Amino acid sequence: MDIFDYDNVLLLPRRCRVDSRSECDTAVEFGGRRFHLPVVPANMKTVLDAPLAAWLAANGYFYVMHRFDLDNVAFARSMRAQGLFVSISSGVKPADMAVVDQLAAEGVGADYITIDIAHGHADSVRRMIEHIKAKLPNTFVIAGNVGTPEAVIDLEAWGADATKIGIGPGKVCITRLKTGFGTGGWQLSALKWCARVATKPMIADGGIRHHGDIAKSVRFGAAMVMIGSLFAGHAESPGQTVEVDGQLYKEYYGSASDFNKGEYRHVEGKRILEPVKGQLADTLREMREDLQSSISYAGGTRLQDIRRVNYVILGGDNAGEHLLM
Ligand SMILES: NC(=O)C1=CN([C@@H]2O[C@H](COP(=O)(O)OP(=O)(O)OC[C@H]3O[C@@H](n4cnc5c(N)ncnc54)[C@H](OP(=O)(O)O)[C@@H]3O)[C@@H](O)[C@H]2O)C=CC1
Ligand SMILES: Nc1nc2c(ncn2[C@@H]2O[C@H](COP(=O)(O)O)[C@@H](O)[C@H]2O)c(=O)[nH]1
Repeated sequence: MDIFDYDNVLLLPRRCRVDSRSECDTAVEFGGRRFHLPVVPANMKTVLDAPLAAWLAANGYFYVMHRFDLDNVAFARSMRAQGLFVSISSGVKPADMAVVDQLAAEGVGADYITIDIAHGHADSVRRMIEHIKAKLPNTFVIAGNVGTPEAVIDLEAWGADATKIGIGPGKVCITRLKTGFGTGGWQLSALKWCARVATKPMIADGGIRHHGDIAKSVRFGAAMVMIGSLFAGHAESPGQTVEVDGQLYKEYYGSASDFNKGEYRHVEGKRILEPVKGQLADTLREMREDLQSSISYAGGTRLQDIRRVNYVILGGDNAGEHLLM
C-alpha cells in the first residue's frame, strides 16, 4: 500500500473541456440535499455556533452543529422555526439517547445526526445508530471517527448512512502523540484505503491546510470534507479574540482538550491561536473558485470528474507516478 499525505501528492491535469472556470460546478448531493461545496466546518466550539450554523444552512452550505454545552433539542427547534434543516452531533451516552427520544417525541426530528466520538469503531456507536434508526428512521446518520476499512465495513453494516474518516490528523490533535495511534501523517492514503470498501459516502475529517487539499480529498474518495483550522479565526468564528504583540488572533482548541472539557482528563487535543482572517463568506467564495479551477485542471465540468485524474507521489520510498488504466 502506498503511504502519502496531502503535502506529498499532486494531481495530474487532463485536457481542459471548458472555456471558463465558471462552467465548473462544485455542487454536491449529500444526504438528500444539494450544497454549493463538498465542505463542512468542523463541529467544534471554536469553529461554529448556532448563528453561523443558521447562516450556513440558509446560504446553501452543509453544517454539523457541535454537541458541547448545548441543548440539542432547543437548537433543533430554533432551526425548524427558521425553516432550516437540522444537523446535530451526538455522543453515545444515555443523555445522547434521551435527546433522540425527545426529538422524536416532540416531532422536531433531525435531518442529519453525526455520531462523533474519538474511537468510532465501537459497540457504543452500533447501539447509538440502532437507537437513532429506531426512533428517527428518516434521519441521515453519519458515524465516526474511524481510520480503517474494517471500521467502514462495520459502521455501514450497522446502518450508518455515511462514515467520517480521520483519527488524529487535525491541527489541534495530539492523539498520535498521546496514544501512538492514528491516521495523522497519512490521512490521504487512509482515505484511499477506506474508499476501497466504502459503499456509502465518506467525510474526510482533518488535516486540510490548503484549498487544493479539498480536491485531493475528493480524488481519493471523499464526498464531503470536514475542516477546522482553516475555518477558525474568521470574524464570525466563536473563538475568543486574543491580542499578542499588536496582532489579533482567535483561539482554536480541540474538542478533547482541557479547554473544551473543563478538566484535564483523557486529553487528546490542544489550544492554538489562529491569526484573525476576514469574513467567512469570502473564504467560502475563494474555496469555490479554487475548486472550480481544480475541476478544470481535471478536464471536467463536475466535482466527480476529479476522481478520474492520475497523480504523483513526491519524494520518499513511495515516490512515483500513478496512472489510471
Ligand atoms: N478525530 C480524532 O482524532 C479525535 C476527535 N476527538 C473529538 O473529541 C470529542 C470528544 O470525543 P470523546 O472523548 O470520544 O467524546 P465523549 O467524551 O463524549 O466520549 C464518548 C464515549 O466514548 C468513550 N470513549 C472515548 N474514547 C474512547 C476510547 N478510546 N475507547 C473506548 N471508549 C472511548 C467515552 O468513555 P470514557 O471517556 O470513559 O473512555 C464515552 O463513553 C469528539 O468531538 C471527538 O470527535 C477526540 C479525540 C480524537
Ligand atoms: N485528536 C483530536 N482531534 C480533534 C480534536 N478536536 C477536533 N479534532 C478533529 O480535528 C478535526 C479538524 O482538523 P483540522 O486539521 O481541519 O483543524 C475535527 O473535525 C476533528 O475530527 C481533539 O481534541 N483531538
